[in-house]
Amino acid sequence: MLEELKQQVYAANMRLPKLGLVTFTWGNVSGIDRARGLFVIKPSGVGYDVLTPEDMVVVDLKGDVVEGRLNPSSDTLTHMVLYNSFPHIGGIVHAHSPWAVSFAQAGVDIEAMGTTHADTFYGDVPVTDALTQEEIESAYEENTGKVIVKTFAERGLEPDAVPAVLVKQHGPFAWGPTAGKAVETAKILEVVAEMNYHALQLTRADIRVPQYLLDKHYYRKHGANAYYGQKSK
Ligand SMILES: O=C(CO)[C@@H](O)[C@@H](O)COP(=O)(O)O
Repeated sequence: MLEELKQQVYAANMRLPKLGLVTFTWGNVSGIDRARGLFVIKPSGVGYDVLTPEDMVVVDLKGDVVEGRLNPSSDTLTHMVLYNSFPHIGGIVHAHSPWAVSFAQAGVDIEAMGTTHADTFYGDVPVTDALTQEEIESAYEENTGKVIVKTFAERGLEPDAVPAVLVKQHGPFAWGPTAGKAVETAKILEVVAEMNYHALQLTRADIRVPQYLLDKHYYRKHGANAYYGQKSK
């Protein structure tokens, strides 16, 4: 079942080490088949050097494994909450990529400071509240998803416009229309986090981009009037 999606999710997972987004097994990618209500995710703790497409695990939107001989990622229920709450997304990445994790650990948003950021994220990438002790000691992974959803609701953020988040004291989750696109977003997030870190060393001024530059760069690539790249005339 879902052989093509398994191949896509496997290929997307294999890009994490190639793009320098993952150390050891500190990350995972999933992709969803919305028509079937099933998603495919990396198995937990399996090294990238031995991972195969057949190792991918199929999970339903209640979080139950429906196919696969291995345990799914320990973050599966976080992916499940995001798929249930953000109905447009088709793929999710979680990786302990060091620059994005640094902002998550510091509890600092990745502010929109330039056009590199505005090309992908329509505004700051938010950091969530820390999970409470009770949230951690009960349904931890599910509560991780819920704190992401709460952050987007409280800040009035659209998951399509800001396709990533930093879970405080933990790390980034990024998403997109497919697993492959989510990996690209995770890499962009990592690069932007590193750039922001360096910019913050150079000045204490407020160096957020003005709204009109954010608009210009985001809408060059998104929406009905996008004109970036080889659009047909
Ligand atoms: O967050 C963590 C560890 O802190 C996990 O995301 C990471 O180790 C990946 O776990 P899985 O191998 O996907 O179970």
